[in-house]
Amino acid sequence: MKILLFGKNGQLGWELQRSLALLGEVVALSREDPGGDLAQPEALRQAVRAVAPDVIVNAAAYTAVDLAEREPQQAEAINALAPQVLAEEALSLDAWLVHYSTDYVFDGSGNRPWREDDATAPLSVYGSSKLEGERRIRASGAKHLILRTSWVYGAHGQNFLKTMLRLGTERERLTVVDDQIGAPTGAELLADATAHALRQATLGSAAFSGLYHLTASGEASWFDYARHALASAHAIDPALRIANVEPIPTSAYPTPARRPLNSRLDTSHFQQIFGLHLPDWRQGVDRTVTELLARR
Ligand SMILES: NC(=O)C1=CN([C@@H]2O[C@H](COP(=O)(O)OP(=O)(O)OC[C@H]3O[C@@H](n4cnc5c(N)ncnc54)[C@H](OP(=O)(O)O)[C@@H]3O)[C@@H](O)[C@H]2O)C=CC1
Ligand SMILES: Cc1cn([C@H]2C[C@H](O)[C@@H](COP(=O)(O)OP(=O)(O)O[C@H]3O[C@@H](C)C(=O)[C@@H](O)[C@H]3O)O2)c(=O)[nH]c1=O
Ligand SMILES: [Mg+2]
Repeated sequence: MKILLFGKNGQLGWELQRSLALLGEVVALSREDPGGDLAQPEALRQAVRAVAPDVIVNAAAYTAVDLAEREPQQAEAINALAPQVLAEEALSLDAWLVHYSTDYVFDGSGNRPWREDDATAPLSVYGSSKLEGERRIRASGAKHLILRTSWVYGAHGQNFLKTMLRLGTERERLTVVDDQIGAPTGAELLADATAHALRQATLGSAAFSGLYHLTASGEASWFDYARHALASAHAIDPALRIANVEPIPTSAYPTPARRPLNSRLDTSHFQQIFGLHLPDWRQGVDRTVTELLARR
C-alpha cells in the first residue's frame, strides 16, 4: 500500500510518519516540497497524480486560530479548497482520503458531548474554514475518514501544553480560562488511532467511510489541563518552581477569535466501529510532560 502524507512537519504529521510506516510505503511532503504546498492547488493535484497513492493523509492545515480572523482567504484556501482538490484526486484514483477537523466547528452551546450529526455553527474563521473542508470532502464522493479532534498537543511542534510548561516555570502566577471544556488529545494517540482505523477501512470496505469524533477520553477546562500539566512536571522534578495557576472566565481573556465553551466530542461511534479504546487525556499529557522534561 502506498500512502501520500501532507503536512509531515506538523504535530500530527510528525507522529503519522511513524504510525503510517507500519501500513505501507509512505511518501511524506511538507510545504517546502514540490507539490506539498496546499496553497498551490494545481501543483498539489499533480503531486497526487505523480505518486498515485492508495491513501492520501492530510495533516496539513491553517491552524492559527486568532490570525485566521485577519486572513480568511488563506484559511479557506488551505482548509477548504485544498481538501476538495485532494478529494477529487482521491476519487479518480479510488483512493482513501484521511482528513482532520476540529471541535471549533461547533458553537459550544449546552454541556452534552457533541455527536457527529449534531448541528454545526462555527464561531471563528478557522472553524468555518474547517467545516467547509469537511463539506467539500463529503460532497466529493471519495472514500474518506474525516476525524474531528480537539486540543492537540505533542512533543514536536507548538501547543498549549508547551506554552504552559514554559510560562509556568518562568512566572509566579498564570491565569487560565476555566469555562471552555474539552479533551486534550495527544498527536501520538491520534496518529496511532488513525493507523488502526485506516488498516480496518482499507482491508474492509467503503462502508467505513464517514465522519468520526476522535479525542482522548475524559474532559477538562484549559485551567484543569494547565494545572494538571504543571503538577505532573513538579511530581517528576520537585526542584522545579511552578506558577500558581488561577481560573478565569473567558471574558477575562479576550482574543480575536471566539472559541466554543462546550468543546466536548462524543467518541462512542469511533470506539464502536473500530473497536478501539481511547485512554484518559491525563495519560498522554503525563507521558509528554515526561518526554519534554527529559529533553531539557
Ligand atoms: N492543533 C490543534 O489543537 C488541533 C488541530 N486539529 C486539526 O488537526 C490537523 C493537524 O493539526 P496539527 O498537527 O495540530 O497542526 P500544526 O499546526 O502542528 O501543523 C499543521 C502543519 O500544516 C502545515 N501547513 C500550513 N500551511 C500549509 C500549506 N499551505 N501547505 C502545506 N502545509 C501547510 C504547517 O506547516 P508550517 O509549520 O510550515 O506552517 C504545519 O506543519 C489539522 O487538520 C488541524 O486543523 C483539530 C483539532 C485541534
Ligand atoms: C496562553 C493562555 C491561553 N489561555 C486560553 C486562551 C484559549 O481560550 C485557551 C487555549 O489557547 P490556545 O491559543 O492555545 O488555543 P487554540 O489555538 O484556540 O487551540 C485550538 O487550536 C485549534 C487548531 C483547534 O482545532 C482546537 O481544537 C484548539 O486546540 O486558553 C489562557 O486562558 N491563559 C493563557 O495564558
Ligand atoms: Mg493555537
